[in-house]
Amino acid sequence: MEQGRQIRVIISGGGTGGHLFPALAIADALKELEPSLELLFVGARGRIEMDRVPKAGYRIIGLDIQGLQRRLTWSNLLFPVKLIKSILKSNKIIKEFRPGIAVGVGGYASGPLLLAASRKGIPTVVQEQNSYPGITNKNLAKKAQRVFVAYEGMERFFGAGKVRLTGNPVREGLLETGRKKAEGLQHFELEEGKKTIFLTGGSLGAGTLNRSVKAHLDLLRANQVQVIWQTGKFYYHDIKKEFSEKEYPGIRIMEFISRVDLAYAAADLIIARAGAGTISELCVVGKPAILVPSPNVAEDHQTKNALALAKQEAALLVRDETATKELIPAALQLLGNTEKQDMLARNIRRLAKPEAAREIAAEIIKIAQAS
Ligand SMILES: CC(=O)N[C@H]1[C@@H](OP(=O)(O)OP(=O)(O)OC[C@H]2O[C@@H](n3ccc(=O)[nH]c3=O)[C@H](O)[C@@H]2O)O[C@H](CO)[C@@H](O)[C@@H]1O
Repeated sequence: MEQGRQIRVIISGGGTGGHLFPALAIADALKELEPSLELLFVGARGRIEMDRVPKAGYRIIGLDIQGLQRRLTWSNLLFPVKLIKSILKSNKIIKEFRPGIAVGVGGYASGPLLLAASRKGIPTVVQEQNSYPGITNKNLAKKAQRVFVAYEGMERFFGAGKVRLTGNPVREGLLETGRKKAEGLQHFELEEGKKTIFLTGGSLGAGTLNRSVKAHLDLLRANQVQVIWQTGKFYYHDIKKEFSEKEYPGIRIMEFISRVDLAYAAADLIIARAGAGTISELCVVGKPAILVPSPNVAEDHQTKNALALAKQEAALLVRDETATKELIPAALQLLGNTEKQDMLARNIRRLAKPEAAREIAAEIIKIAQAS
């Protein structure tokens, strides 16, 4: 591309927060580096991106695409039809928008869109958040010019030449949580001077984490510990019915937290699933954390994510099967041990890659300009 021509970028993917939020961080960094750049998102209809991307101020087009279910279902029979329709629609999007590059962040929509782009000779890049790649990204990476990763050793999946170890992009607001504790406590109407736990089950919530809190609410109250409890949308209404915040004054029950930066800021300790995005954010936030990896994800990748930290004493790990009994007692014990808290915080901070979004954005711009 000649200098001076406007750069046009498509970012495609989503499905869960773990794919979407890195995509938004890349978008913000692209706009910061090159304000005149034209950006279009392509997502899957009915998924989280269709709601969140416009709220973040970007345009999105939805494909009628879904994942394959592990069981034999009617919707699986429709899969090939939907895939072909999505590729045709992707062709049309590319013809009309004329991107200089297409970026895939994982999730259903990135498949057809990047496939269509590379067939038209448009450069593509992939961002892989996990320590173990999904099938979509593994296939797309074959044609991609770069694969941006967050874990060492990813060359074994993608080949050495195109892998760049940048870390996962995190949203700008998460880079300065250290200065926002008072604002965080105020936002959630919590008291200063009391210990606060932020418990998050990832973008969808986690049944195990919810059961663990339920089993120990009285213990938390007896210890005067405050909890920002993100339940996830599947569990929220039942939990709200069962427990009142009046009965447990320091407990904030929430379906999804938009200002997750303020939740991290308010917390003395974070309990979380081990999704790749959450982990990258925890490193940047730099506070003591307990991880409970989900056993229900492909190739058990959350356990691998969590072990990568636990081995470096950068976070504690509690197994899903023992969490209901052990998690909250372990959290209370850690809250009473400042020395261990300091060690965990120091070690997790060393793993932070706060420049990831900007590094990826700069490389995307370079490739688009050269195309
Ligand atoms: C069950 C499942 O398939 N999980 C996968 C999914 O997790 P999930 O979608 O939960 O993704 P992550 O843990 O990576 O990230 C969650 C993201 O949602 C945000 N957030 C979460 C809760 C909230 O109330 N508000 C909020 O903004 C977090 O700040 C973070 O940015 O994608 C990850 C990245 O590919 C994978 O590693 C996970 O294994």
